[in-house]
Amino acid sequence: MPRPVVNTLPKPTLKEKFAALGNLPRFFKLVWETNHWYAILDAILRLIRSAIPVSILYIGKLIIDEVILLSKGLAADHTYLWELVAAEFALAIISDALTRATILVDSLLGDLFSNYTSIKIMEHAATLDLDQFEDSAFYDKLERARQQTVGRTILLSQILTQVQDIITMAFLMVGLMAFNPWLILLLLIAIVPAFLGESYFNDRSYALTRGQTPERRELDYMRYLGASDETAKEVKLFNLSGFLIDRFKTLSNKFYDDKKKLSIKRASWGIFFALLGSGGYYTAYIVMILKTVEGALTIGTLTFLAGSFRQLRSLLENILSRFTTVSQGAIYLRDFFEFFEIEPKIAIAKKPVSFPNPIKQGFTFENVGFRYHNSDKWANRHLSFTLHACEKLALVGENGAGKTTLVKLLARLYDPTEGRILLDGVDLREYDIMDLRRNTGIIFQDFLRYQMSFAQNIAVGNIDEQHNRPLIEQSAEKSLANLLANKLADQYDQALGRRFNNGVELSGGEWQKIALARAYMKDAQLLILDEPTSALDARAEYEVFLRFAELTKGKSAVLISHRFSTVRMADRILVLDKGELIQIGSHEELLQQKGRYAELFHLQAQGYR
Ligand SMILES: Nc1ncnc2c1ncn2[C@@H]1O[C@H](COP(=O)(O)OP(=O)(O)OP(=O)(O)O)[C@@H](O)[C@H]1O
Repeated sequence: MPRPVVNTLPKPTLKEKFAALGNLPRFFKLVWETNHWYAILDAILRLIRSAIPVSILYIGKLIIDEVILLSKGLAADHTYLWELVAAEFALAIISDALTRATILVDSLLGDLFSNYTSIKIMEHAATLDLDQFEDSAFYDKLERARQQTVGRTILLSQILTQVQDIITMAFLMVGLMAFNPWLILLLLIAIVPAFLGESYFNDRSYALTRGQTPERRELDYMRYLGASDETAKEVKLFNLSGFLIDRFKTLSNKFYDDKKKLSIKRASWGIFFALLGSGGYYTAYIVMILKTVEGALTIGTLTFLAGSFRQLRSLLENILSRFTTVSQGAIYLRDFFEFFEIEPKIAIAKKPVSFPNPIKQGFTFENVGFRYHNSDKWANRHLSFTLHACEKLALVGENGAGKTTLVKLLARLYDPTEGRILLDGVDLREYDIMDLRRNTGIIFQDFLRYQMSFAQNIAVGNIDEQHNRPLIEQSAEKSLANLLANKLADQYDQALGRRFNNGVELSGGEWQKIALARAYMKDAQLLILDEPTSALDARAEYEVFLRFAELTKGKSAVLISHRFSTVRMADRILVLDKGELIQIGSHEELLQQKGRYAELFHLQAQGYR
């Protein structure tokens, strides 16, 4: 859902930025967890590197002073001079080596860090509820957290470089202050306006990027729709490419325009601030030259001071502008950590009741109502009925009547908004959700077609048994998918889907047989099949159901189907209308009642006459 963009968003103030720095300790903890050794090595390398610039400058000063003495014939021999040159040369080589080493450690640590945090995001996402994934604000957070995996690597080296530069600056300042403390003041005057300017523009660009998150997701989606194997067929047939490209252009042009305006402003101000900086530097330089001419400073000292001043200026500039980037990064980090603070809403039973095996009474809905969090409409309301142990119940109703929602409640993908669901007299929320999941085999109409092997596509139904080939093959037999496997070149190891090399694409019905096999991977007490045979041909459907009745003996099952040939095999049929139960009974009973069921049944039967 597009939300108001850009300028309406609050921009972080300087105070907020300092506050965001509070995220850094958590960030360092993450770095530390990623790899202790690289973290330590990085710190040591940078500490040594911080002392090098001032040392080189100082040796340079000594060299120049010595050269002057020698040229005036005031020094005895050249030994000291060459020692100094050798020392500077050695420092230069060490500095280069350390720089390379730091880049190496940074990039290794950065890569590990990015993997580590990506895994953490996936792990945390796995604990969250379906409901939360359907919330666009949540999605924005997830997206920002995900973007951080790359951004954080850069932030990591930025923060470390910042610390290193601050130490380098301290060394240089000590040198400068020893000669003339006023120069430091001049330096600050030259730098502070640039810092404030940088800070302002970084705020704007953060607000811009943050405000555009929903549109960026749409942009990515357009890119995906426009160029993906899964979408190519429809895009071609409906001739959608022009439509998608137009939308992409509109969005991307808007991003471009917003960014361009900001970049031009930033560049213009940048020129002014650079002017101030150079002004400050040259004022200081003139002061130093005058003092040298007066004889108060040696030429070596002049080069040392001018060098220190120049380096300090660029260091300070970098530190200050990096401060904004770092604190900006720290604000992004807040998004990252906020994502980890999202707690699943589905309550976890503290002292779970042990799951009945076998189920004795069944599942009882007591005045159950459910409303999706982003909707005012009740998807299910006033549902009261019992799914008896070992009963096969079919759900019937028009599109949007609430059938899928009902089974999602049964599987605790959501908890009821009102009322409760009992299993053998105990609220479902009292059981361990993992026990419930283990005891439920469920296949939705929009099941996933994994771009993996045939066997893996079945194994996902019970991933703990992914190496149990006999179980996978038995499950395939139950759903008739085995006949298909036998026709494939690599049989159960055949890669499916076109995304990767040598993958084979299957028909809708063939995929459905595979999905159905997933339900048989578990020895579940409750099977839920949401339109399991909609894509099967008449013979396959008949055979699947003959088996289904046999295979689900002693188990409870819920079937959603629009086909009455399927529905009538159920023990009882529950008819839903606008989320409410309007009829429940066996096929014969419902036909006799001449209500909605009979009406729908005859409507479909007419079509076959
Ligand atoms: N994730 C969701 N967020 C908000 N509303 C939803 C969501 N999923 C379904 N709905 C709404 O809840 C109502 C019931 O949907 P549900 O999917 O349960 O219907 P259904 O009977 O299974 O339909 P169909 O026969 O088309 O599969 C519909 O009005 C639908 O718009």
